[in-house]
Amino acid sequence: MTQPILQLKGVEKSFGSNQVLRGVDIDVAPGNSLVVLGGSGSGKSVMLKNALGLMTPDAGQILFNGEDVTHDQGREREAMRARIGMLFQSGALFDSLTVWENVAFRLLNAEKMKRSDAKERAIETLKKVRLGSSVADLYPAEISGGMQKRVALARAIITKPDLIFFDEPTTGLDPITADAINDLILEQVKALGAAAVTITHDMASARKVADEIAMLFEGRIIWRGPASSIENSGNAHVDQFVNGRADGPIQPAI
Ligand SMILES: Nc1ncnc2c1ncn2[C@@H]1O[C@H](COP(=O)(O)OP(=O)(O)OP(=O)(O)O)[C@@H](O)[C@H]1O
Repeated sequence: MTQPILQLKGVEKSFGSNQVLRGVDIDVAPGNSLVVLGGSGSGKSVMLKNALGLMTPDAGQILFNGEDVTHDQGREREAMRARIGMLFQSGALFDSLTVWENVAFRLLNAEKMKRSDAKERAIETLKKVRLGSSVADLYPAEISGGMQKRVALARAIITKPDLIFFDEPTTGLDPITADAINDLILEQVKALGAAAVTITHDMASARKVADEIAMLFEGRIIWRGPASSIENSGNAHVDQFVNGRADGPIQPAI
């Protein structure tokens, strides 16, 4: 078996008495696209933050290319981050920076690249997500939501990462723009040969971008399989989610 690029082993995380992750086991092979489904509040973002090292698990391990990075800090943590791209929910661009400064953020700050070189790389990367150089000097507030997602995608791919996390990449977009963003994500992830982990509750996105789908429920991965088998999972939780039914084993988050 190929060595997974990312592995979560028995990851647990609680906030006070709220046990959010209760032993998450999941792995992602290099170049593979995994989508993690889960209801609102099921802990998808918490799982992602633990995987990225933005939160430390209470128990369990995070392995990156087979190495235990659970408690890495400083330089070691930075070395892992340099290999990882991230597209946060809502794009999360810095309002006070221009589009190109957002895209080149890592190059300017972590890699201390010369501004003129970084700008050139940012403009090249913007082209990959079909944005012309005319947007480079605009501020995020001056461009549409769909364009902001493309800028966020450019920022996630500029360092040519081996692994990219996508947190609800199509939230807040109309279905047509969402589909175009999914197309771009697929195209760019394939071009890099990167692995992708996407968390979403949008089934249309999941079907489109996933090689494999996993379902997070009550703090554990309760089902995992090829994207093509999602309609015939034989799992009541997955079925309810795929068909968007309010009644079933998963309670609506209201
Ligand atoms: N920093 C934190 N401190 C305390 N509780 C937290 C923190 N982060 C998340 N939680 C709790 O963890 C639970 C899971 O939240 P999380 O954001 O991971 O859900 P999610 O599956 O991503 O939901 P959604 O799909 O709605 O974004 C929630 O009950 C939330 O209140």
